[in-house]
Amino acid sequence: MEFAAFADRAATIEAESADTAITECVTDLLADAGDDLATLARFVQGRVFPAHESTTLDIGPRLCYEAIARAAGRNVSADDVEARLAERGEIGDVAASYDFGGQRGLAAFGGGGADALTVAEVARELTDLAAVAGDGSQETKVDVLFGLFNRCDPDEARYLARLVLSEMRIGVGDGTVRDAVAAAFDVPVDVVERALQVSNDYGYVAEVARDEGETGLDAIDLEVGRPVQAMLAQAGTVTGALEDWDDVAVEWKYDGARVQVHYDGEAARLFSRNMEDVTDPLPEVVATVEDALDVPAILDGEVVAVADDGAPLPFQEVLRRFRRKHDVAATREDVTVRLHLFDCLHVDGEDLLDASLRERHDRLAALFDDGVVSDLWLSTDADEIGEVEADALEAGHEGIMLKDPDAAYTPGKRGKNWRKRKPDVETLDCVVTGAEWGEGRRANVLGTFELSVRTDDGYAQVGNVATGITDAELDDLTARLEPHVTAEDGRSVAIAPEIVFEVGYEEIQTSTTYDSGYALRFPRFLAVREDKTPADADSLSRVERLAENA
Ligand SMILES: Nc1ncnc2c1ncn2[C@@H]1O[C@H](COP(=O)(O)OP(=O)(O)OP(=O)(O)O)[C@@H](O)[C@H]1O
Repeated sequence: MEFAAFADRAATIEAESADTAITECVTDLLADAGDDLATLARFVQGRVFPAHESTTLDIGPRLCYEAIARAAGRNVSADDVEARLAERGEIGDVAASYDFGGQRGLAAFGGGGADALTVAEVARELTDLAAVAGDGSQETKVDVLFGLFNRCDPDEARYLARLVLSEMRIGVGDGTVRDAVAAAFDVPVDVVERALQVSNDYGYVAEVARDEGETGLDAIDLEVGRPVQAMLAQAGTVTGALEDWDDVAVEWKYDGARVQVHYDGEAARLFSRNMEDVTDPLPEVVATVEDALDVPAILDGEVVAVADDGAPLPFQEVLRRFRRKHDVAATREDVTVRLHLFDCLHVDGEDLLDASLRERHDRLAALFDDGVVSDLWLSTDADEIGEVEADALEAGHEGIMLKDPDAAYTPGKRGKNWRKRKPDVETLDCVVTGAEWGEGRRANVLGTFELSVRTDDGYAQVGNVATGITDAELDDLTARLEPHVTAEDGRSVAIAPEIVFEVGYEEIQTSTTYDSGYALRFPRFLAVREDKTPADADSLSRVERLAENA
């Protein structure tokens, strides 16, 4: 296909606003693509390479402006192109505003002709350009781009400029191409979707759909060495997870960098979340994996930088490692990293994407000795989950992940099956107005504390807190509060306002349970506000405001 024909189709697609019309245009384009099918399935999304490849053109905006300026003629400079961009706001418009056709000489007459750019040629030139490295590579890239722009008519220039700067923006997303492949080659959408998830290559999937149909697509499996998109998380709450699932799988949420481990039976390769190969910067992670594994596997986890005492460091530290590809030894001296694996996509020839998290985690745990695989707790109890969270925070980690233990692994999806617990947006300073003695071994310490806020004429309860308090803190709080007990009723005691707790919570709901008319959901003890007296605690009117603004 001539590149002009692609530009024409892209312009038509861009002019459409309805999703269905866009999908129809892409469907037609793919159906007519012939030998260019794989390339076109990528070009419409502004991709030159398969999504699983980290190859980039490495063309910065300035380099593109220079190429456009040279193609536009002697009187135009890269600064002029930049100035025009400031006016028009979009590089495609800018590229289309110059008359490159005049530079083409006789070959341009009548359009098309021997010198007409083809889609295949653009793909080939850009692939070669991506491979250029070393001294003088920037000039070579400008030369190649100039050569392409020089042969463009305005529409071709518009879409070439957008393609090289990864700014295609014609309204075609991943879902559009998926639906278009299904429609163009008469295969079920969910089969295309699965093939895309495991191969992470729209071009390849389009070709298989056309040439081998549903059977061919079904046969596409994960491949060790070919990274897939990471499964992602939504923000969520403990209460929401407990409502939605029979059991909640709870894990610590590590604050590091995501890595996908591919072990082929001999050597491990590591990929970052954007598919970059980060094997070289992480030799000790490679060693951990290669020492432990003896069968091929694809695993998912987080690499965390740690201090000498093992405490986690901010995630920027591990990213420093990723950046220092060429001087690993030096970085290794100042940043130690640890691998925490939490998922398993493939083991020894078997794809596990459709298996439940329970099974995937069991398979993962069977591959390693203790310490590398992240613990997973199954719980149905908010307090128990609160304890896991308190421990995670105590150990210096970010919080917790809540996962549906029965859910499959869905690459690239930010669905409801993985939820990161929202950090407490606000905290409340509440007065302790009562408590309960513990049971059994804990009968001598106060365990659950009644939380109240100030009202015009006293205090009104908003909840009870039992989570997030260490044993040492419980002993201390008991010693401090016992002298202020004013009444006892079984295990319950009333306590004169004396101590202020800072508490986190997931949300504030209206409730008939407490006299305030509100209830904190999932309250968690953070600290004693030693600097506050009950008179400084939060008021019921603040609780009302927070509940309204939620
Ligand atoms: N146990 C775990 N399970 C899954 N992901 C975890 C776990 N521990 C840490 N993570 C990390 O948490 C990320 C999800 O959390 P979060 O959404 O805050 O990450 P982000 O990269 O900052 O943002 P986003 O994914 O929203 O773009 C995962 O991509 C992963 O890198």
